[in-house]
Amino acid sequence: MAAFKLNSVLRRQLFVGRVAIVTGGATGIGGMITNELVTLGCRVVIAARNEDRLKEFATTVNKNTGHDLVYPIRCNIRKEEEVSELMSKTVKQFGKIDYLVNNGGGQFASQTEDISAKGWHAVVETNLTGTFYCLKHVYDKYMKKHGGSIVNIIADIYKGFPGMAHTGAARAGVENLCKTLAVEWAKNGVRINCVAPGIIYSETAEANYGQKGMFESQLYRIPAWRLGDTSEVSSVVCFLLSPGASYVSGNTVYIDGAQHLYKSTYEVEQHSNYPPPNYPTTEATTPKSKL
Ligand SMILES: CCCCCCCCCCC/C=C/C(=O)SCCNC(=O)CCNC(=O)[C@H](O)C(C)(C)COP(=O)(O)OP(=O)(O)OC[C@H]1O[C@@H](n2cnc3c(N)ncnc32)[C@H](O)[C@@H]1OP(=O)(O)O
Ligand SMILES: NC(=O)C1=CN([C@@H]2O[C@H](COP(=O)(O)OP(=O)(O)OC[C@H]3O[C@@H](n4cnc5c(N)ncnc54)[C@H](OP(=O)(O)O)[C@@H]3O)[C@@H](O)[C@H]2O)C=CC1
Repeated sequence: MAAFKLNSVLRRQLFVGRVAIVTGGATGIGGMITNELVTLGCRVVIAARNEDRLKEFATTVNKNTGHDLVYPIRCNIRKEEEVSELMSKTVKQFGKIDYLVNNGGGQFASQTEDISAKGWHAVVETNLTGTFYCLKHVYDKYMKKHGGSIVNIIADIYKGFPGMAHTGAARAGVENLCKTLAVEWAKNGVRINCVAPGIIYSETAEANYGQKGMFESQLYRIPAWRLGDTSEVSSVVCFLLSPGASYVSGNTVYIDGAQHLYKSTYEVEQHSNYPPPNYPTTEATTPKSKL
């Protein structure tokens, strides 16, 4: 019992004196990461486009904890000058950036052939280029000299991402960038990892797909037979940021109830449009072509 008490005290102090930036840190997964970091004693700069939502979230957390630990800065990660300013303002305000969580991002569901050039660029610029800007500027403004720990939130891209090709390509780019930087920036004391959430319920995430119950309708594709909740992502993110993961870099952790090993969210309808096989087929085993 005494040992447990000590651990819980240590746990509360794990990130005392530390400073983190969480992009998209006022909603869904990012909001829970902010909450957990604050619980562990960290000061957190939250950055996103919707300034009212950032301010409201910061005010609520600061009121609940009785400490000014959350600080909102408006930033569209697609704009390099805003990202550069985010890093400079954080260093000016707090003197350091120990942790960066690249969580801000998203996409829309679409067959690849229906994605317009503008839609493709919006998703790739948000998820890949926006993440690159954050990495480049946190390194330039702080981590090159002082080291730090970074976690990128990507997505379940284990089997590609049928139905969301733009984000699949962008997140695969982030995962590869992570592997490169784990090597290039090791000499600067920077660790960098990715987490790949499966289907994680939050009101904002589900609203993006336009229909309540959309996430629940996917349960049969998940071996765990339930959705993930945001705290099941934030705990892994905090572990990867922490000294507990001091020898872990360049990795991806899937948080998906084993879905990446099972069914994707995409249905392939029955067809007979592939080149024919060399084994004998019957009419019963050959579906009619719809072409
Ligand atoms: C039908 C089957 C669905 C299965 C669903 C269940 C599967 C669950 C899988 C869960 C995996 C992942 C979950 C999540 O990531 S949850 C997080 C969700 N949150 C977000 O995505 C929020 C952030 N998203 C955005 O900001 C936008 O989606 C976007 C990345 C596109 C950026 O938008 P931005 O505001 O910057 O850009 P615009 O809105 O101006 O759009 C630019 C062009 O993009 C095209 N577009 C945008 N939205 C859509 C859409 N809903 N459908 C089609 N095309 C879209 C479009 O070309 C835009 O230009 P125009 O407006 O001029 O046409
Ligand atoms: N929930 C899920 O099932 C999964 C989520 N993910 C990923 O996890 C991350 C968090 O998603 P989740 O919390 O679920 O959903 P949310 O929609 O709640 O979060 C997305 C966040 O990203 C921010 N954001 C989007 N575009 C930008 C931008 N250009 N600049 C700065 N911030 C931006 C949004 O804030 P604002 O609009 O104010 O800019 C918002 O806070 C996203 O990258 C998402 O794609 C991946 C796989 C599954």
